[in-house]
Amino acid sequence: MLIGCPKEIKPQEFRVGLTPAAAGEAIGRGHSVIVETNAGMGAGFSDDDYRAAGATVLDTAEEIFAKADMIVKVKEPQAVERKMLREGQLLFTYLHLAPDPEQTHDLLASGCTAIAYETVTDNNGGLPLLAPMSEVAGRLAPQVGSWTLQKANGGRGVLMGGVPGVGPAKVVVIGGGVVGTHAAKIAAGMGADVTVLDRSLPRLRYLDDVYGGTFKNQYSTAAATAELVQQADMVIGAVLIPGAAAPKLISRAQLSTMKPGAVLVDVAIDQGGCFETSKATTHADPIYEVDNVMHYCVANMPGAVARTSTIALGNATLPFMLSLADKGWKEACAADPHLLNGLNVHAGKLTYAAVGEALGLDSITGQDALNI
Ligand SMILES: NC(=O)C1=CN([C@@H]2O[C@H](COP(=O)(O)OP(=O)(O)OC[C@H]3O[C@@H](n4cnc5c(N)ncnc54)[C@H](O)[C@@H]3O)[C@@H](O)[C@H]2O)C=CC1
Ligand SMILES: CC(=O)C(=O)O
Ligand SMILES: [Mg+2]
Repeated sequence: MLIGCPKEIKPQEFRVGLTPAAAGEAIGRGHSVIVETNAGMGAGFSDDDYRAAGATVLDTAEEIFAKADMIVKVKEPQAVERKMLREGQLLFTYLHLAPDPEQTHDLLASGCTAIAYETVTDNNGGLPLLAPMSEVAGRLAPQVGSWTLQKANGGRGVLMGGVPGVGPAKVVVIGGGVVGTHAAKIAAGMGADVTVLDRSLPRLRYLDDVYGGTFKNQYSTAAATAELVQQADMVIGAVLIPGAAAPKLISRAQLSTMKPGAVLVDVAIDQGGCFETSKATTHADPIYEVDNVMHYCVANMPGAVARTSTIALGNATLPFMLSLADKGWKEACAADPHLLNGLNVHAGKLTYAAVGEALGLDSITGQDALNI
C-alpha cells in the first residue's frame, strides 16, 4: 500500500501522523511511504530522518493526497484537506465528528473511508488511540490551568500548592477517566487540594483504591458539581461519552456562583465541551473570559508538547496502521471488531451511531459497511 503523511496545518499543531520509526516498519513489510517535506519538523524529525527510514519526501500536500491509498494524520482534516480526499481513499486520524457538521458533510461527500482514532476500542473497554493523547492532555491541564490562574493572565492569583501558612488551590476534575486521572495526579503533585467527580462507581472504586491518599473522589451529580464548583479555583472538564457530544455540566448561570478569576480548563472541548460557555480556542490564543471566569479550551492540547505526543501517539497507532496497510481496511476491520469501531464514514455513509444522533443524520452499522 502507498501510505501518505501530510504536514499538519491546524494552527500551532506540531505533531505528525507517522514517525520515521513507523514509516520504517511499514516499508520493512513491503509498503511505500510518502511524507510531505517538513512534516516532522515540529516534533523534531527531519526529512533526512524519513529518507533514512526509506520514505520518499514530497514537496506538497496535494501530491500526498493525490497519490496515497491511505492518509495517516493527527488532527481532523481541515477544509482544504477535505477537498483533496477522494472516493475509496482511506483516512486514519482523529475526527471528532459529533460537534462538527461541516467536516462530517465534507467527508461524506468525498466518498472516502474514514477511521477515527478516538472511537477505536480495546478489550478492556478503553480507547487505545485516544488514551496516549488523553494522558498528555490530562497532565498538561493543571499546567495550563495554573498559568491561567496567574493574575497577569486573568486568573485569581492563586498558587497551586499554596505556601506554608496559606492553603492550596482547590481543583475539581469532572470525569475520572484517562484525562481526569492524569490531571488529578499532576494537580495533587503540585500541592493542590483535588476532588475528582465521576458517574461510574467502578471507576470511583478504582480511584479510591489506587489514589485514595492523593486526591478525593465523589459521585457526579448536578448538586455535587454545583457545590464544588462554587469553591473551586480551577475546574478541569474531562468527561467522555464515546463518539457523542459532551454533556454540558456547568451552565452559564453557574459562572456567577464561582469565584472571580477562577479557571475552567475544558479538555472535553474536542467533543464540543462540557461547560455551556466553552468554545474551542487555539494555542495561539488559548484563553478568554466569560462572567469573570477564565476559560482554556484548546482542542489539540497535546500539540503543545509535540515530540512527546507524536511518539506516544505513534506507539499506539502503529499496529493498527500496519494492519490497515497489510490487509486493506475491509479485511483489517472484519478481523478486528475494535478497529471496526473506529469506522465513522464509508462511501458517503455515516457508520457511527453516536455521531448520527448528535448531528441528526442517518447512520449504518460498521458491519453493514463491510458489505458495501
Ligand atoms: N483537548 C484535547 O486536546 C484533548 C481532549 N481529549 C478529550 O478529553 C475527553 C476525556 O477523554 P478520556 O479521559 O480519554 O475519556 P475516558 O473515557 O477515559 O474518561 C471519561 C470519563 O468521564 C466519565 N463521565 C461520563 N459522564 C460523566 C458525568 N456526567 N460526570 C462525571 N463523569 C462522567 C466516564 O465515566 C469516564 O470515566 C474526551 O472528550 C477526549 O476526546 C483527549 C485528549 C486531548
Ligand atoms: C485527542 C485529540 O483530539 C488530540 O490529541 O488532538
Ligand atoms: Mg482534539
